[in-house]
Amino acid sequence: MGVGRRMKKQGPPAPLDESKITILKKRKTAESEAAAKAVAAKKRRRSDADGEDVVTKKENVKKSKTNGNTAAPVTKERKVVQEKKPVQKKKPVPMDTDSEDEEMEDEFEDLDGISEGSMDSQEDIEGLSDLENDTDDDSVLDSDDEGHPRETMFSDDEDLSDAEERLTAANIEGLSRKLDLQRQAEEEEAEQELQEAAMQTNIAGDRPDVFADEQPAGLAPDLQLLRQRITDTIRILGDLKTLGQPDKSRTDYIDLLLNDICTYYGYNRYLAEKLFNLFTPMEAFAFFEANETPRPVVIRTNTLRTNRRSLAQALINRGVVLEPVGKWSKVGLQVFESPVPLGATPEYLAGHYILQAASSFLPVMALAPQPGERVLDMAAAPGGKTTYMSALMRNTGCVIANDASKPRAKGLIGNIHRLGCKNTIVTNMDARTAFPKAMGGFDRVLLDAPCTGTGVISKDAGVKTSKDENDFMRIPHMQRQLLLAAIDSVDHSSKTGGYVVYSTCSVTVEENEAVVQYILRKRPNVKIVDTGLGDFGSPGFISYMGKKFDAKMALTRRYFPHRENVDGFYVCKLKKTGPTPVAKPTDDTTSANDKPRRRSSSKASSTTDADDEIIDRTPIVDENGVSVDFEGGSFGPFEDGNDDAERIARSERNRLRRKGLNPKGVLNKPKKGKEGASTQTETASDSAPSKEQVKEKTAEKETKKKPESAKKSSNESKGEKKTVVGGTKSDKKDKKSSKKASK
Ligand SMILES: C[S@@+](CC[C@H](N)C(=O)[O-])C[C@H]1O[C@@H](n2cnc3c(N)ncnc32)[C@H](O)[C@@H]1O
Repeated sequence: MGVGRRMKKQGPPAPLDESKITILKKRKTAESEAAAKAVAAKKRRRSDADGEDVVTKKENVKKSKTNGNTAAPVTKERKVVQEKKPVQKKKPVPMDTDSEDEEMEDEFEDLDGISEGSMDSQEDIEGLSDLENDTDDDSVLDSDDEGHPRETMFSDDEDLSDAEERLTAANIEGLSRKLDLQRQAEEEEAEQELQEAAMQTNIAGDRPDVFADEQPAGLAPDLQLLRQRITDTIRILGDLKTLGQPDKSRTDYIDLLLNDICTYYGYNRYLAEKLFNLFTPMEAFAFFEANETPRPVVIRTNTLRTNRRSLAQALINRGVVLEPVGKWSKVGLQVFESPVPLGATPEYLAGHYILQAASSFLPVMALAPQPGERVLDMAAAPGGKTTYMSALMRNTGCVIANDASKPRAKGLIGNIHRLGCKNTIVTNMDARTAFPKAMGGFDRVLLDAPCTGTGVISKDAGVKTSKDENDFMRIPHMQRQLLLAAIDSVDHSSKTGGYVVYSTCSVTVEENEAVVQYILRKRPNVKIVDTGLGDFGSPGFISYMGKKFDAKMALTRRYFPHRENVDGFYVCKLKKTGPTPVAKPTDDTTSANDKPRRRSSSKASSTTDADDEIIDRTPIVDENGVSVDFEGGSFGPFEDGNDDAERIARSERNRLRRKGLNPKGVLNKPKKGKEGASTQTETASDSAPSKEQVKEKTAEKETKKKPESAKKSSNESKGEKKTVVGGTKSDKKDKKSSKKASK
């Protein structure tokens, strides 16, 4: 049965529905209460009826049935009991796999197909069929189970009439309580919907003056009023003509709204504006709201050690309430409730699972590493994705798991050991320079890039205040360098692969589409391909704030906390269609396995572009053999390495100004020593900003002599730098060179 489905392409992941958690919790409480009462009533009855002739009792019941008399009022639940099929063996481990749960069984079966030796034996298959009949417990709930009768209220080894008998006052009370709870949950949901609808459609007769209720300065803001004003302003922005004050413009309203968002949610103005600009005002509000609540807890089954069914059973035995994360994943389990810390169970310690956000599955699924391949995970710590890749490759082939941060690489090693990944080698290098120099010719490369983390604000609220303009210059620049290295490390002629997946847990365009666009421009030998992740999520932007991106950018996927209830994420899959452009002999960034087609030197030098790259302009053809024009078409003008330098310099000047320093005084200070030393960490094509790094260090030195406030922000920026890049050798080199420079 499962074979056909096993071959089926993985469908789009269904959104994780948190409303279900509330309903499930309430349902569980009601059911356990009812079940407890039923058991107590049963015990009482049994002791009363001791010695009584059971056959007579059943006959009596039958008689009363044929007479049309019933002992208890016929409720919906009672009908369910009457229709219930008898003779089902009670299983020690409770799993709800009602016949309507066929989908879930298929998932388990499918999973078994990919897990090592987990379900090969006939015994195991029989175990599965036993499971199919098991209706005793619903701790593992299929997402489709809503609205299905809960037959499992009663034990299965009883026949129809026994079940009927057990409709005592005790369990009827339990059942009606359950219904009440369900109704209450539905009412709450409806109420919430009404409120939302009112927000969208409330057309007040007058024009609310949101500017009137300014709060006195110096006082703590009244959060309720602030929230009200936020929703009012959003409503006004939805129909400015009718609701707006005649003397106020859209900009005035947006300005007020952004200030209120900053105060209410605690963002710095720069970040609030950046995030706000991604959405309509109404959706931006939903996004900011979603960042205030945690995402569902998800664990990934490590199929190198177990299978999902066994893991689910083991955890259910410990009292964990969980269900499969959705049809899109055969290894994910969403955890609703756990009486035990999930990071300390024996199953966790034995490496049967890893705590991993649902959206973190997606880049690996998009990369789809195959058994036997050579795969690179460029920025791998703490290893959630590395270990998933290793499992998909069934511990065959080779995964190079690299991370620039030594302490983080140690955590990565820990996870690799715990999860039993034997095909993985850990390296601790700056991926910008190490690859493909040290190693190249990979079948696939994953670059889960260091980022500003704007997709995971619910996990790290520090992002709200710590990320500023400077970060949005520095980090995208590093992402570009890393992605160039990723592409150059892939073997375009790989029989099975030739793919790069680029992902970030950030939602900003600068770190996502803009990085990919830059790469398309620098590397005409790559093209965007479908991620294979279906319709889940939203397409990447093809234009943003006046900038046009490649039309294929729509094939990249964006995920948002408020839309899919997962961490904000971006996934782009690239296919390398030809050899890496040849760099100058001094910039030997091409791998041995990726033999480039060099142009004649005279011609090459004439085509040298601003950052000294020699581009192999051999036409790249698409799958239909048609030459692809990377230069023209829908490509809008876009910044290159030099633009970066300019933007970074501008942001640096702004940063210094904010600290009360004169940028001219600081940045134009004559420097001794070799500035270029810091470029050791960068490719020749992207060396320009290294000067800025030197300047930054110099500026930081300057600020040490300045007042405390200036020192503080300087230290902050140092700290962030540490977090993002880690204590790499190249960092040390940078520090040395900047020391020299500032001397
Ligand atoms: C988003 S995290 C990676 C998470 C990881 N892929 C996972 O799923 O567990 C980014 C990582 O990039 C590392 N990193 C930062 N700069 C790097 C560089 N230049 N080269 C390699 N790794 C770097 C950071 O230390 C950090 O661990």
